[in-house]
Amino acid sequence: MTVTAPVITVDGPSGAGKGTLCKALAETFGWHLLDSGAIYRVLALAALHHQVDIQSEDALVPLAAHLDVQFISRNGQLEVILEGEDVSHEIRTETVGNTASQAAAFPRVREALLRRQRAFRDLPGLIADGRDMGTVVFPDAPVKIFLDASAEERARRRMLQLQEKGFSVNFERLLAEIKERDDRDRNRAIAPLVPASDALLLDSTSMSISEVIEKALSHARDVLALTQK
Ligand SMILES: Nc1ncnc2c1ncn2[C@@H]1O[C@H](COP(=O)(O)OP(=O)(O)O)[C@@H](O)[C@H]1O
Ligand SMILES: Nc1ccn([C@@H]2O[C@H](COP(=O)(O)OP(=O)(O)O)[C@@H](O)[C@H]2O)c(=O)n1
Repeated sequence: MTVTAPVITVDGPSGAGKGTLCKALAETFGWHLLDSGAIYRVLALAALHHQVDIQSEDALVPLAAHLDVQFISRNGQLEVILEGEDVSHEIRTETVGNTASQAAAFPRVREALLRRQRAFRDLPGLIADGRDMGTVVFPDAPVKIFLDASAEERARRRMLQLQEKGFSVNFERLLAEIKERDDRDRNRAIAPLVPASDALLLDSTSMSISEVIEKALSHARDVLALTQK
């Protein structure tokens, strides 16, 4: 009998706290972690490096299909290597996030990255972070969480996070960029950012990180206990 690895999906807009929650879930369960946004960000960076037209689906598809990227987990941190170069820091700017969101709106680009994302599913289990993890990439996942927060709170969190990483940021511009990116992610024709019908909805606007983790863990444990009976 082949055993399929269970998946916990965490979807939501930028700055909702998905990465933070996914890291905690992966550590608690000892499961693998997929940061699908990092794949789209690496594609965006590769397009910028190679002067590939970000508006051209035809130009982006081969780049996505042959993306030379490695994810290495070192001391609890995700190292992202593009064509042999550590780009973990470089992919985190809002410019790269925005470019990623433009590339992510093309159906054939998403299709080219689908198999790569599904390959992360392995025993004992996977925590998958993104926009369409519960709806498209792992629709059969037993546990799905949709994490949200107000745009202002998400921009505030992102500003602090970017400042900690040494980037200089302007709050109003960041808020406008986040709203524009969310709008594009929510309204695109393919794999839009929407909660799966069977997802637990969590609004983290006035929740602490530990409250979010506690709620998500308790939900995941309840559902997994039922499905494993
Ligand atoms: N509930 C929360 N309250 C306050 N800050 C949070 C909360 N969740 C996450 N953060 C912080 O917000 C920033 C963005 O979180 P992150 O997990 O990277 O979001 P996402 O992956 O959804 O874009 C991080 O600096 C993180 O520490
Ligand atoms: N599963 C995913 C993950 C990311 N993306 C795209 O990639 C961009 C960057 O994703 P991210 O998860 O790194 O963004 P943040 O939440 O960290 O801001 C998003 O704005 C989406 O447009 C996607 O379309 N589907």
